[in-house]
Parts: sequence; structure tokens; C-alpha cells
Amino acid sequence: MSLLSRRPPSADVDADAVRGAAGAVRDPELHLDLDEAGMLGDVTVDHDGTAHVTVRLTTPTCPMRERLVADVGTAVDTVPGVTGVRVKFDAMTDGERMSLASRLRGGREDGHPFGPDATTHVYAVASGKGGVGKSTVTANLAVALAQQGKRVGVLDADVWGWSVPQLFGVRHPPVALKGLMLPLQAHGVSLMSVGFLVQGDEPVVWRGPMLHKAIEQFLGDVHWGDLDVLLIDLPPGTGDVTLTLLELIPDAQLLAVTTPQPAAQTVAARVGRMARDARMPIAGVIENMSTLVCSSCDAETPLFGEGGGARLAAGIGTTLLGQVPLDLPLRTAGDLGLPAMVATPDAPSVVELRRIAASLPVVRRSLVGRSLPLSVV
Ligand SMILES: Nc1ncnc2c1ncn2[C@@H]1O[C@H](COP(=O)(O)OP(=O)(O)OP(=O)(O)O)[C@@H](O)[C@H]1O
Repeated sequence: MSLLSRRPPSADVDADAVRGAAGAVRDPELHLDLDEAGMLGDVTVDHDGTAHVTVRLTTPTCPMRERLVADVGTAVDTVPGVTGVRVKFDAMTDGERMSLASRLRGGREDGHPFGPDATTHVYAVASGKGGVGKSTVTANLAVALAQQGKRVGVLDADVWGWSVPQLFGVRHPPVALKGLMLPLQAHGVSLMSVGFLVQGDEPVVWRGPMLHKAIEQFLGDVHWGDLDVLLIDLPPGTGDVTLTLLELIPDAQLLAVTTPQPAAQTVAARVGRMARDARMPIAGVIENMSTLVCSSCDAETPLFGEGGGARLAAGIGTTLLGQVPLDLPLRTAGDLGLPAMVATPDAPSVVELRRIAASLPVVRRSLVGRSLPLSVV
């Protein structure tokens, strides 16, 4: 594949400069430069100024090929004298993949990178009832945070009703590197979901220990890189996944999503109370579908009633972070597989979600009642 520039040919191209430019290109999945990742192969320059760059992929079916051709082409094209760029692909050997995987794990063979010393802020997005817009809120908050320059990941822990692949419009399986999965990338967000691993609409029947193991692997056996924020989309209710997460990431902060409807708010209150009893930090409540915005007249109707978000927040001792209206753009964008944060940035729902993302609080776990790490010798 090639990307040709229109500059006149020159015989004086510095091959080291070409290697430097290509090697500095960042692999979007590994979050490493091609050089650092050991992905840069042969680099040569013809007399007519055409640069040939070989990129060594982690897997021959790497979904990032086109992006790499474009990024390497653009970077090498800036080297003086280069008249054109041809990018070839090659695959890493098993040994190289093994050593890359162990480097990415950073010496950590088990556990996950979101322990108490981590700088990543983890938010577990929960709701009482299903269908209140928890996944839609999660996806759009994630894109908004990425647009604000944050390194963001979304873990779709809704293992039975995953919707992250649909909301981000990505469906292919992740690249696996000797037991380490690379999250998929979309709109600046790193994504992992059961939906990327199952064929078609096959149901997932995990419970108990198997479910625990799966969530553990989604945290520890995925190369999340250095994230500023990880949003975890939980299944609705107070089930096994929430308990597993509480156990694995005690510092995860709860973000509760509800509609204003009393039925949704009272069920969400159970999740809030469970979090409070487990001393999980509660970042706040987001009320979704607050009012229906008329697309032709801008009139607002409180379709699902009023005040549910504020009542939930007061009930579990936290703040109402925002009220997201019900509007057509948020629903249609989700169905199209393009987050509304990208597709319709001016929609009223999107403006409110962006505002919430910009002011997401960071709440620390209270030490009151928490057992301290004391040991008797
Ligand atoms: N503010 C909104 N305006 C318009 N449509 C919305 C809004 N929020 C969510 N929706 C739509 O409501 C439906 C349910 O949303 P979503 O799948 O995000 O809910 P959920 O709480 O994650 O559901 P589940 O718990 O079952 O996974 C989707 O069709 C989504 O597009």
C-alpha cells in the first residue's frame, strides 16, 4: 500500500530519519510507539526517494492495518526528500509476541492494574431497572471525557445484555497476545465487552465463580494501558457482577443512573444502599430521560414524572450530577452505532452529558469502618 507525495525526487534521503519518523508512530491499540513495541521492521529508501517501511504486526489479521498505513505514510512523508511511502506488513514471531505481552503486563502476572495505588479513576455505572439508559450514558460520558483529552476505557460488564459493541459500532474480536487481550478502539476510547468475544447473538450463561473469573480477566488480562478513567457498565440491579467488582476494585465509585419515575428510582435506591453498606464511594446520580424535548418546538414534557433523580440522590446521601433530557438524536445515534457525542454534539441530551463529564467528581473510599491492613507477628 502506498501514499505518494507530489514532491520532486531527491537522492538525499536520510534512511535513519525515515526510521525515526516511522518508529515514532503510535500503535493505537498498544499505546506504544512502533519502535518501542518492536513493530518496526526493515526501512529502505529507493534512489527516487520512495521509502519502504515494514510494520511487524502482532497478528496478521490486525484490525489497525489501514490506520497504520495512513499514520506511517503521513509521518514518513514529512522527511525531507521522500517522494512516496510504501508500507508493507509482516507478522511478529511467537517469541516476540510472548516478550511483548510480558512487557505490556509490566511484570504483573496476575491481579489487575486498578488497585489502591492506581491513578485511574474507576466509575461503576449502575441502575436499578434495565432500559433507563445506563449504557447510553456510559458510552457518551466516555467519548466526552476522551474529547476532553483524557485516556478513557469502557468495560462492558453487562455480561448478559451487552450493548457497548452496538453503541460504538465495533464488532470484531480483539487481538489476543499470549493471554493478553488488546481493547478495541473507537472514538478515542478503549473498549472491552463480552459482545466482542461471542459469536452472533449466542447467550452467555455465566454465573458464580465463572462470572467472577470472567470479570477478573476483563480487568487483569486486558491491556488497558495507563487510563485516566475507566467506566464500567454494570448489569442492572444488585447482582453477582456488582459484588465481584466491589471485591476486585474496592475503590470503584458508583455512578447511579435512574429515570425520574418513582418505580426506577426506588429500585435504583437499592443499588445505592448496597453500595453505601459496602462503603463503596458514591460519585453521584445522573437522572436520564428527565424531560421529553420536542424536536420541532423545543417544548419539554416530563414524560416519566419529575424529581426521581433528586430523591435518589438525597436518599443515598449523594449529589444529583445532572438531568439528561429524552431526545431523538441520542436514541438514533445509539441505533446507528455512532455515539451522539460525535454524531449530534449540539443535541440537548449531549450538551448535558458533556457538562456532567466535565465535572465528574472524584470520591474517595471512607476509612470509617474499613479494616486496616494490620497483621500480628
Ligand atoms: N436520554 C435519552 N433520550 C433518548 N433515548 C434514550 C435516552 N437514553 C437512553 N435512550 C434509549 O433508550 C434505550 C435504552 O437505553 P440503554 O440501552 O442505554 O439502557 P440501559 O439502562 O443500559 O439498558 P440495559 O440495562 O437493559 O442494558 C436505547 O434505545 C437508548 O437509545
